[in-house]
Amino acid sequence: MTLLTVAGLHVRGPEGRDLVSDVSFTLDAGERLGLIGESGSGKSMTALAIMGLTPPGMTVSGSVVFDAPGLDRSLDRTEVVGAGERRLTSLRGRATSTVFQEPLTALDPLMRVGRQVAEPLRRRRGLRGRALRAAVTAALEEVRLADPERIARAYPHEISGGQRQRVAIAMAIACDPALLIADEPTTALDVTVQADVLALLDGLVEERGMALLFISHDLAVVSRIAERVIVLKDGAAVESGSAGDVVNAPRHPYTRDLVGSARRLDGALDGALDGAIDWRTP
Ligand SMILES: Nc1ncnc2c1ncn2[C@@H]1O[C@H](COP(=O)(O)OP(=O)(O)OP(=O)(O)O)[C@@H](O)[C@H]1O
Repeated sequence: MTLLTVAGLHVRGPEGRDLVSDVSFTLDAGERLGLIGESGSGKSMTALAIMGLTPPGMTVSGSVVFDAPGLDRSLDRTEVVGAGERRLTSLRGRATSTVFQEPLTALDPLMRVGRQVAEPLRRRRGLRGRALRAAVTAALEEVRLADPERIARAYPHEISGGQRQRVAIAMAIACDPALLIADEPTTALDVTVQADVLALLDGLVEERGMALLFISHDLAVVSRIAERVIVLKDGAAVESGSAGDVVNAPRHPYTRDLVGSARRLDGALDGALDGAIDWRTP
C-alpha cells in the first residue's frame, strides 16, 4: 500500500533559486527509503516540504500526498502542498513524525524530560495521572534507556547526547506515526553511540512496521538501514535504486564519488560501521 506519493516536487528559495527540482518518489507502508547527498543537496528541504514545514519565503509546487487509511478517515489522501495549518497539524504526529540531527532542537532545555515525553501522549492519547506516568516510563524503556525514572526527572542537559537522541526518538514515535522521517539522526553523535542509535531505530521501525525516510550524507550509514536509496545533487534526484545496487554498481559519476569517499571513510574507521555492505570489495 502506498503511504506517500511525492510527484514533481519543487522548492524555490526566496531569491528564485531551485533548492529542490522535480523530485518524485513513492514510499509504501513499512518501507525504508534513504535520501542521500552532500551538504546543500536539498535533503532537508525535501523532508520539510513533505511535512509542510518549509521556511517562510519558499515556494513549494508539485504534490505530496499521504494516504494512511485506518489512521483517521479525515487523513485519507491528504495533499500537503497548499494545505492549511489545521490539516497539517493533524498529519504531524499521526501520519508522520521527525527526528532531527540535533536532539536539543526537539527538547525544551527548561523542562524535565518526563514532562516533554508526556506531552504527545497526553495530547494524542488522552492519558492522565498514573496511566500517563506509566506510559512515559514505557516510552523511555522502549528506546532502551536504562533507569527511565531517573531520565524522566532529568533536564536535557543532565543526560548525554545519545540519551537525548533516544528521548527525541521516544517523542517522535509516541503517537505511532505511519512514517518516521529521520534527518541525520546520528550525525551529531560519537561513532560508537551512532551505531547503537542506528540499531535502535532499525529495531523500532521493524517492530512497529513504520515506514522510514532516512536522510544522511553518509552512504555507509544509509545503506545499513534503507532498502532503497535516492541520490540528490543540487536539489535533483540523479540516481535511485536498491541500496545494494547503488553501492555496488553506481551509475552516476556523483554517486561513484559518494561511494568512493564512503569506502575511504569506512577504511579509516576500520570497520566501525561495518554493515550489510562489504566496502572493501573492489
Ligand atoms: N532558510 C533558507 N533560506 C534560503 N535558502 C535555504 C534555507 N535553508 C536552506 N537553504 C538552501 O537550500 C539548499 C538545500 O538545503 P538543504 O538544507 O535541504 O540541504 P541538505 O542536503 O539537507 O544539506 P545539510 O546536510 O547541510 O542539511 C541549500 O542550497 C541551502 O543553502
